[in-house]
Amino acid sequence: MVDRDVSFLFSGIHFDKKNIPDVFSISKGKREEGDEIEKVESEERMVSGRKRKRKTKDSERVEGFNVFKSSDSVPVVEEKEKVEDLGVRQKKEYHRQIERDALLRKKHGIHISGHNVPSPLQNFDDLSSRYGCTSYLFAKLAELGFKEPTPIQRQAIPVILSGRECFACAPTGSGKTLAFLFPILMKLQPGSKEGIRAVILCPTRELAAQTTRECKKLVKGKKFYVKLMTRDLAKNGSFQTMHCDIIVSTPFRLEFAIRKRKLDLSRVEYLVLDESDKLFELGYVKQIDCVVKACSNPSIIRSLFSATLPDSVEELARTIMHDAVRVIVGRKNSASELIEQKLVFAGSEYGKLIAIRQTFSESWNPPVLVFVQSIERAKQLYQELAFENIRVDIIHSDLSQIQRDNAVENFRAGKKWVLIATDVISRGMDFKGVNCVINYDLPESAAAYIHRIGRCGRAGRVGQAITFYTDTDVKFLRNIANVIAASGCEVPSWIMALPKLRRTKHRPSRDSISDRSVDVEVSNQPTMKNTRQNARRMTMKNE
Ligand SMILES: Nc1ncnc2c1ncn2[C@@H]1O[C@H](COP(=O)(O)OP(=O)(O)OP(=O)(O)O)[C@@H](O)[C@H]1O
Repeated sequence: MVDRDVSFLFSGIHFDKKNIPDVFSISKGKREEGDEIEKVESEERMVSGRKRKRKTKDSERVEGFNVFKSSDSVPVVEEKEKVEDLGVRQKKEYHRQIERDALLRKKHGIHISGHNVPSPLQNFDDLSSRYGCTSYLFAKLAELGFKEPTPIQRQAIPVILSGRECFACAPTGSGKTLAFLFPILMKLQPGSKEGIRAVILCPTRELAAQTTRECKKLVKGKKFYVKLMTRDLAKNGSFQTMHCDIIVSTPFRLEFAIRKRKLDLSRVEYLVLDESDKLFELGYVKQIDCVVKACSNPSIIRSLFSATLPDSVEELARTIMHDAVRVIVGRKNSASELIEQKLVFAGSEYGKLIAIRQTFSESWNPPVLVFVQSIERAKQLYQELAFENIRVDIIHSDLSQIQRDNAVENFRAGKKWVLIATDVISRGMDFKGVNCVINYDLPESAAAYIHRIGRCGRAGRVGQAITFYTDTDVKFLRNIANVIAASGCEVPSWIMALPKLRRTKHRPSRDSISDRSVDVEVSNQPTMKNTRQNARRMTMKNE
């Protein structure tokens, strides 16, 4: 828990010190692998309370009946239009609509809370019939080959279109990007000269670039200006004269532009925090606070999206968002069920090298993404695999932007079959054809695991996730094993019987990847016996 007032975030909201979630604790001065934080400042600014006023137009609030639900099962009617005041036919229709909504949500595993939640979309046609979606956007859906909305799109799009704030949690690869982009594009008119009207924050440059590309795809041919905040733009952009409707950025670059270049965000109508839990966790508090303050339009609609929503972030979101609707698809904090997951005991660091070679020789199914825990280890593994007959590349945050872009591009284009990566690309990246994710190093948390393996099994495709572990990791297996078991994959009972650990991040110091001094047994049938055997062997060799 942070021992100080953090009433800085989402201006005007004050937290009770007792309720401050530890997701806001900032690792002072620590440069987190996986992003561009050049300087994480530890000083958190207190923002003077500005009472937030919402001017949501009544016409935007709900379509059809003014029906709201305090939970999935308890329908209520908004005060101003009580059920009793409705005519008999209207009452019947109102109840029928409630039932239809509940059935549709149930069918798609959509769980909501918040009052007055708009009906989910039955299909994309609803966007035209209920919300008057402009024809060019509607045509784009067909062009992209999207026939049906995904569950998160079914519910989050109407929520945002109705002028409501939204915090949404849905599995990796389930179309969250379109769920927040589409309503924004529907609401903002192209060709406006009002300046920036939507801000999308992403934790990494790669994800910001990808989101910009997706957005540009949707508005292609229209006078919509979508900009990615590059380093150059942040430092030298002439923001006063620049045409820009939507800006996509990492928090650091946007904060820099606001502070140093007087970027005006006062007319912003939509603010999206994508991968919201990561944004909070990374120690972006100061930057996010600055952005939120700069987006001073009282009618702004803020949305939080992620595949993982820790209780602490959710509690915070509940406190800070205005009249927000919470949309959860499936089980909260769970892995995509399209991914076949397995744990492989590799004994030692060198055992992992044997195991990855074995995996490639036995079930070579490229493209494959391999995650390691640090830049150093990424380089070591690259050295080991680069000289084999595998087209392998590497990506981490110590590479230049051009090298990072090339690595992503070559992997996307199929020029490289294996991409060794740190967590810099573990969130949000949509490499369409990834068949297999290998966690060479155990992810530091269950959330990190969900996002890493979520690079495969996207948009309805199946995928495979293999996670290596050694004795060092055994104590930390349980949280990840819970995720695996919850998605219906097999986990040995002894792992499920391990004691539960409180939320601790696991990033142990590990032996060098290429240390060949230890012979180990590699097995995908982990047992306590071979764990102990290898531990004994390692001890003997080390003596
Ligand atoms: N309605 C749809 N029908 C078919 N494919 C879709 C639909 N909506 C989005 N997609 C595709 O699904 C893929 C995954 O979408 P997206 O990247 O938005 O997932 P996500 O939920 O944001 O994942 P993550 O949690 O990893 O960020 C993309 O390739 C996207 O084009």
